Amino acid sequence: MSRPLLEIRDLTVSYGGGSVAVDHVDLDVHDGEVCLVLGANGAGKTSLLRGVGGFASSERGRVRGGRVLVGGVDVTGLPPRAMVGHGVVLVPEETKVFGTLTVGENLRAAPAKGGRASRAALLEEAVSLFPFIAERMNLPAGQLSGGERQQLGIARALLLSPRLLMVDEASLGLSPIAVRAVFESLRALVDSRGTTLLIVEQNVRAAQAIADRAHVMVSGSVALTGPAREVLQSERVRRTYLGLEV
Ligand SMILES: Nc1ncnc2c1ncn2[C@@H]1O[C@H](COP(=O)(O)OP(=O)(O)OP(=O)(O)O)[C@@H](O)[C@H]1O
Repeated sequence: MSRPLLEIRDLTVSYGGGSVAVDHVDLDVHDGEVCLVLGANGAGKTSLLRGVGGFASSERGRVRGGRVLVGGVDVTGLPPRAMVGHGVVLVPEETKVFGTLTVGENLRAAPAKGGRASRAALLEEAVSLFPFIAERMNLPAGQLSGGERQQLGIARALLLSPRLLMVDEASLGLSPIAVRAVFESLRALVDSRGTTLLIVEQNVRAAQAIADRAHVMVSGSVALTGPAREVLQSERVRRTYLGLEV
């Protein structure tokens, strides 16, 4: 098998107070794959994505050990802006928007890859993948719900044309119909552009429709990993995350 697009090796992440959020994690993500990271609150899922995609200055977290490679290049500990240059974009759990600007203005103000022509094409593609955005282009972004903001965050991330898109909680705060629409958009993104996805998602039912591999985090470690269908069929996962009788 070819070398993974993303190689996480023995990664340890901790915060200011010294608490270890990610504890010696190994994880591979292959080109074109949709990888799902599951786990209870506080298991370390967000910290894992930050450990790869870079920490915002307010987060006080750091990579304390291990390595992150993208396309074989060591990118360990780089800030978000530098990660974009390596094709890695993180959509954090709470997308920040300019509330008084419209959705369209937010998109036009966002950084994009390449020149003006490239931006226009990327914007058109993002809008076509997320029809919700097209419907709300003239609405002030401050009026969007948390879930809708997240979709704007994903559309904005697409302007950077990522090879690896990481999304922290794409479905939080969305209605079941909107959740289905978001996952259909993400599937379309993978199918049309071959974008690789690493997603943290609590809505396992929705995510299982698109995930190829799944990793379950417990207390900072990856406790279970494998093909999504197998992991999501496991007794422990069904009981804990799907609330199903086994
Ligand atoms: N900015 C921060 N400063 C200090 N500790 C933090 C910070 N962010 C997370 N932590 C701690 O790191 C550990 C892992 O948190 P993390 O948010 O990565 O887990 P999670 O699995 O994403 O949880 P959730 O599903 O609730 O978002 C927790 O103990 C949490 O309290």
